Amino acid sequence: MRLAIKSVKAFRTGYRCYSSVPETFSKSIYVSKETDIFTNLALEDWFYSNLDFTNEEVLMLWQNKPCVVIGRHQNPWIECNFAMLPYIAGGTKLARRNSGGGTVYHDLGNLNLTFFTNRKAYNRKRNLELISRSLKSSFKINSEITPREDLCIGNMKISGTASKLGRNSAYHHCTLLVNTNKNDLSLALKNSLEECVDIKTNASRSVKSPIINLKEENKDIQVKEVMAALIQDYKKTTKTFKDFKIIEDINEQLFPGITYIRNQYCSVAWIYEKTPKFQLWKNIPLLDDEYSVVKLSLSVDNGKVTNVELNIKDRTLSESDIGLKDFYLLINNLVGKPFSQELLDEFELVASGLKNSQLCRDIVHNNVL
Ligand SMILES: Nc1ncnc2c1ncn2[C@@H]1O[C@H](COP(=O)(O)OC(=O)CCCC[C@@H]2CCSS2)[C@@H](O)[C@H]1O
Repeated sequence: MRLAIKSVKAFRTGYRCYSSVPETFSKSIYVSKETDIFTNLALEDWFYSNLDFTNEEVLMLWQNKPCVVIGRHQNPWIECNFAMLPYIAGGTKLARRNSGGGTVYHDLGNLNLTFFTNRKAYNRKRNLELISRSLKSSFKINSEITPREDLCIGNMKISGTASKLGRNSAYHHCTLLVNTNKNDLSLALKNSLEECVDIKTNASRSVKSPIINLKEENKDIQVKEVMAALIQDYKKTTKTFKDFKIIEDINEQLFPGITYIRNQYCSVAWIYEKTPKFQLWKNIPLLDDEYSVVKLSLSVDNGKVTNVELNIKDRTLSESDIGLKDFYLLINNLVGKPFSQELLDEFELVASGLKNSQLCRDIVHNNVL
């Protein structure tokens, strides 16, 4: 039986596509030839929103050029080395996916698997067992599923998992490190923000783990062979299996509405403005008083600065406090601007200008304490 095509639900487009279903969508495995993260996320979303998994299961295999993929509820500035990304691996993209969970790094040495099922058949353990069995039988590699559903060799992670559950459909997607550049991975996931400021946020945080490539266990292994092994095992274990298809070209004719979905994934609104609100601050010691510090803090909501203020011992100093009028003129300048590396640099400049400054002397002198 073919998969029925529904309307595009992703990002609430209400777009309606096929009236009859092309042969293309009667397969069980799709291998995407595309290596652009935004197009692949759009394709994954398109499948999730448009195919009917009531009686069918689908596996999508995909790879990306260097990119960092954060979870739906994460803060990109905390999770990655955002100022350095353009210089890592010749340019590393930043993307936010639609599923929860932590941040991972992809390059062409990493394979992604998305298991689409109906909500009832959704089973992450079964999928991870399939991968683990496949690695064992084809490459003699022993791996184990941890309680948090990482796939590990010893205590080294080879696969991270996340998922999306809808009313009827669901997907479980995971990575598989075959031959990823580990230096690029660790540089890209380094948190540059926490090194210079303190942060308060409700955004979900990644769980850092030591990682290993399959290549380190079996030097002959390549992504292509891992794909072939997985396809074979999926075929054996999926009752409704019907062939696989390589998707060479992702276009509007085949996937109506996909350009719109991709544009959403690329948008500043999705990548940055969706970040849960956060506050960062710097503690600046006051002159001649080792016990007192001024706290310069900056609040960000919807990706934009909403407030900057100066606090001493839980008291907010305002523009009306003696000597602070000009200072507030300076910091209020930041309000309303999008949070960025440049803005952070500006904030740090203001903070370092405050240290040992006349303003600090005035604060002490004017008995603000
Ligand atoms: N590619 C890859 N594979 C496995 N583990 C990784 C990878 N990149 C980084 N890491 C390690 O995992 C933690 C984060 O672990 P954490 O458990 O916090 O997050 C995840 O695993 C999320 C997996 C998302 C999978 C999706 C599938 C398709 S699109 S992305 C990170 O700090 C590194 O230590």
